[in-house]
Amino acid sequence: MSYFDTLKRGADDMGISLSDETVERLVQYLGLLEKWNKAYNLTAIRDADKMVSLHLLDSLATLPFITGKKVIDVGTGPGLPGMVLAICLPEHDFTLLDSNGKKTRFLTQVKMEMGLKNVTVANERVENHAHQGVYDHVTSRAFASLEDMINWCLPLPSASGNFLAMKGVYPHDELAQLPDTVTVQEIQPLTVPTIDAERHMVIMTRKG
Ligand SMILES: C[S@@+](CC[C@H](N)C(=O)[O-])C[C@H]1O[C@@H](n2cnc3c(N)ncnc32)[C@H](O)[C@@H]1O
Repeated sequence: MSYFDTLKRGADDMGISLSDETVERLVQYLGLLEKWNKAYNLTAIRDADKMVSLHLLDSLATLPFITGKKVIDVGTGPGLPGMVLAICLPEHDFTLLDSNGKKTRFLTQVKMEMGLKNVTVANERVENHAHQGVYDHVTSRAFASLEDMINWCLPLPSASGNFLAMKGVYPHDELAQLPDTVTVQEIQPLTVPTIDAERHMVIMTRKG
């Protein structure tokens, strides 16, 4: 099956309907990720087939949780899930933040080549990010423990914003370590059709 068909069918199986144009743009991003990964080692997954299932479709699982317009993806690496979401939601603003310059250079290249006006790339540690209290969603995947994420990102969401942390197995231990500055709203199991492993979305809001 082509990358286009795998993506389209995988998204359909998750109840996510993507236009052909969006799927084509995701395939374009996949091509850039595969190309740049050879020189820059952006992700340990080198095979494009595996990138589709383990990176792109997994990132798409975040899409139904994005209701607000302004999103920051912290520790985005090569844009997972942030760049995938930005391609799917061109009317939303995405800040893709990572402290690793190699990864943010790649993101800047993708933004330029794909003409993504809704993407801002930030090369800094998230603890130093100056735009506080403005984001509807703070997303992360494979970034840090929930405790570290909250301690580093607490000021970032707006008063009505939330944290969306993607995790593998149900994070019992990490939840026990969470500071009392946040409330856990929900922990939703996710089904990614091409991944035979547990996935969860932890949704948290700041107290007060
Ligand atoms: C394991 S990678 C995950 C990348 C991507 N989210 C994914 O799912 O493939 C974690 C990323 O977080 C970044 N990172 C770690 N601590 C950070 C911090 N304090 N501020 C910004 N980025 C950070 C690293 O540079 C790395 O790219």
